[in-house]
Amino acid sequence: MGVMIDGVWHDRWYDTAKSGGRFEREASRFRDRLALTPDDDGLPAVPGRYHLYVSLACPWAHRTLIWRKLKRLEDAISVSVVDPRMGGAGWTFGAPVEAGPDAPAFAGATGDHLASHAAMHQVYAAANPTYTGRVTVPVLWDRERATIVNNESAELVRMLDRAFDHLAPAHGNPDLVLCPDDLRDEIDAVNAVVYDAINNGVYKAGFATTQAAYEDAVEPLFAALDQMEARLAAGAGWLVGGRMTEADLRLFTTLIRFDPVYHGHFKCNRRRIADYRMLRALTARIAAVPAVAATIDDTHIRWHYYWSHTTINPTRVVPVGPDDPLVVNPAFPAPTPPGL
Ligand SMILES: N[C@@H](CCC(=O)N[C@@H](CS)C(=O)NCC(=O)O)C(=O)O
Repeated sequence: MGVMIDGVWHDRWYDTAKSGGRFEREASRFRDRLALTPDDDGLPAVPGRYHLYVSLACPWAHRTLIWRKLKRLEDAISVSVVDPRMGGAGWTFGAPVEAGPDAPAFAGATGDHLASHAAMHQVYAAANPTYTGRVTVPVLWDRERATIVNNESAELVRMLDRAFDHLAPAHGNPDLVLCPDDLRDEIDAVNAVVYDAINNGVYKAGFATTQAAYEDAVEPLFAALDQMEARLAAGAGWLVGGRMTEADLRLFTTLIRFDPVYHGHFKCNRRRIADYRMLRALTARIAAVPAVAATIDDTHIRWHYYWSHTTINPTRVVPVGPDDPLVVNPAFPAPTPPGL
């Protein structure tokens, strides 16, 4: 874990002292955009031009992997997967030095297909030699301009939802638009609650270094989960529009990590997702979609958090459970979402 200052990597943990023990997430720095249609003025959606850097452990990067699969962009956008164990060098493509001499890379980590860098901070330095800020995934890289297009997952998924659809059926999937125009305002409203209290709320609870900061995050987190539980019950099992949308998928990448990681490691332990009828059914139903199932890696998820955050778990011992937290609730069968 660390930060870049003027293009130089520094190994340091989040500084919560200046914010009363609170974790405050920095805004992403690369904010270019792909054209959503061929006549729009963004960067053109050209198959083979862009490359995604992701971690299979990361809920924000997981969003982009899900969109890449559901929107049939696997042949259009290549991917490199980092090792889930984040040590003093931040995200690396091979095993971190802390794993020991000659430790092999983690199964499922791919190396840097594009530039053979050893660490993600080198990707950021290649994009901007004087970069100052955090080195996060996901990153969408532009081969043609040799820089980062965007490193904000919320914006990336909106781009991937449309940008390649004019190339269907070779690339893109216009039959499955996850943020359709008529639902966008409602999706944005649900996302705002889910982002602050749930997606980022688990981090605010887990990275808090005072009791007050922790409780200030964990109480709104469970209030928002209750609110989403009620919304799902009223909405035929989906958050918006009675069908699977961006709102469900943005909630999903936190829910799938909740019982194995956030409940224990981040102390979000009032309840498990398995204890909520609707949230559990939503998690199981989305995880059962084959394109989504292919993006879930429970080992990367558990190893990343428990191994990397030594301020929380200094022994780096990674728990083995829970056993399958995703048993489908038989009272709520999982129909295939439309467009798949
Ligand atoms: N706002 C970003 C957040 C991405 C993010 O925080 N990713 C985490 C992994 S889960 C990361 O790379 N953290 C490294 C760090 O903060 O040093 C997004 O949604 O794309």
